[in-house]
Amino acid sequence: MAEIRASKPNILKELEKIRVRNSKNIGETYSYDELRDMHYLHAAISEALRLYPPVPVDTKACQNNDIMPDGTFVGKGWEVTYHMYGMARMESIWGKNCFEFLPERWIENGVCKQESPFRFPVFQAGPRICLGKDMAYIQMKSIAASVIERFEMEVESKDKAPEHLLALTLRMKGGLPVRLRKRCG
Ligand code: HEM
Repeated sequence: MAEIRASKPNILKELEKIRVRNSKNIGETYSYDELRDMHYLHAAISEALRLYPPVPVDTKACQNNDIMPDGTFVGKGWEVTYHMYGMARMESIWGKNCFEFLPERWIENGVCKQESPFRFPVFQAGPRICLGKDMAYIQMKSIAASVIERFEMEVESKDKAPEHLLALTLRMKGGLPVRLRKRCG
């Protein structure tokens, strides 16, 4: 399983900065602009999606004979499958630390950088890219921010990697039991 670095404190620090700057209380809903300012949280979510893409493989059918950018021929009617889960673990794409959970790889000058969808095809790439990508990020950030600020989470069996359950989407067998403790203050 990917090594999880101490990213939670960084997310908390960022949330606190935005909350204090805007005189908000813990538990208040964050606005769209506030969510957009959460660069570290955006990076942490992107890193989780990189390593555990909800759509881990996808198949396309070729309408006409074609040549891939690397010169590979694909014939009319052939199917080509691309593997987002595998691509996340390729040194040639993400470097030697490709197996590590490292939100910092997304951050440049304090800002979460836009990655090419062809390197990070978790939402697909090209003209048929996911139409709900931005909405998905807003929902994920909004939920993560409100839960992380209010509760401390401890994974029940930290020494055991969750088993994958491959369906149309990638899931965890048995879910991820966690213990929640209300944060004080
Ligand atoms: C983390 C969340 C999400 C992930 C990882 C994801 C991923 C994807 C992927 C891989 C595709 C391409 C499927 C294919 O053509 O083979 C896709 C397409 C699409 N997604 Fe998402 N999606 C997410 C959330 C959403 C949400 C929240 C919405 C709507 C509000 C949405 C709407 C769509 C639509 C309409 C398409 C079809 C686009 C087209 O074919 O032109 N997605 N998504």
